[in-house]
Amino acid sequence: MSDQAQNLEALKKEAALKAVALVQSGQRVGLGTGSTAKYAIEELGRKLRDGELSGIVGVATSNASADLAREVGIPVEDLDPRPLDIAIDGADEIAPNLDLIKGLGGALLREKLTEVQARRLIIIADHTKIVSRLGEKAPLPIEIAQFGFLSTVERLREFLPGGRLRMTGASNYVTDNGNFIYDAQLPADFAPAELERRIKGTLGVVDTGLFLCMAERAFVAAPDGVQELVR
Ligand SMILES: O=C(CO)[C@H](O)[C@H](O)COP(=O)(O)O
Repeated sequence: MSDQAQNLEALKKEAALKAVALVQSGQRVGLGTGSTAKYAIEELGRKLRDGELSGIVGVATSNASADLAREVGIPVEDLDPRPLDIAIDGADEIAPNLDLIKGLGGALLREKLTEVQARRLIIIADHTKIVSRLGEKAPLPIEIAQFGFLSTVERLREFLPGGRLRMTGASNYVTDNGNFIYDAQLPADFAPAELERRIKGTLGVVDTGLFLCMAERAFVAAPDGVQELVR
């Protein structure tokens, strides 16, 4: 790993530790997905093992995070209608008002289902995820049903041209829910809530990686320290 990549990993971990410091014993915690969320899950496990926390239950946003949580000793339960006290997750883009793009790791649907039930959604990231407008750097992942996916993609391309179906090698990428993902290019100027409504109203779409008005705060690590952004 290059020095630069190593530094970025250290920053991601720093942000994760700040977020985990907010977790209290007895809480039900939404466990995010991705390389930054992984540090939070590992730290939660460490705190449980070292007796700094007790009685934590994790609700995982992907099979990978559930596996990791069990490995580090966090009891994992399925999502049910009870609220979660807190959820900690990474993001692909963070706008100034803490609206987010998520889902480059493919877990957007379970992330949204879980995090919408969290009293507090805490985002952890390194400084490269900060943007002045959503879509500046990352595509917007849109989860779509496999059945009729080419028709769904065509419907999406009518107002979001230039995107592409996510691939793993020669095959379509398949989410934990058995769906595909269309990575859309966002226009330079758009109203997020209106776009979200339009995409969700498109036949074949399951959900989008737009997480609007959901995050309470973000810990964003940069070389000169961790910044805490509050919505
Ligand atoms: O939304 C996600 C997965 O669906 C991740 O939170 C997002 O992709 C950030 O991942 P990383 O911390 O690895 O950059």
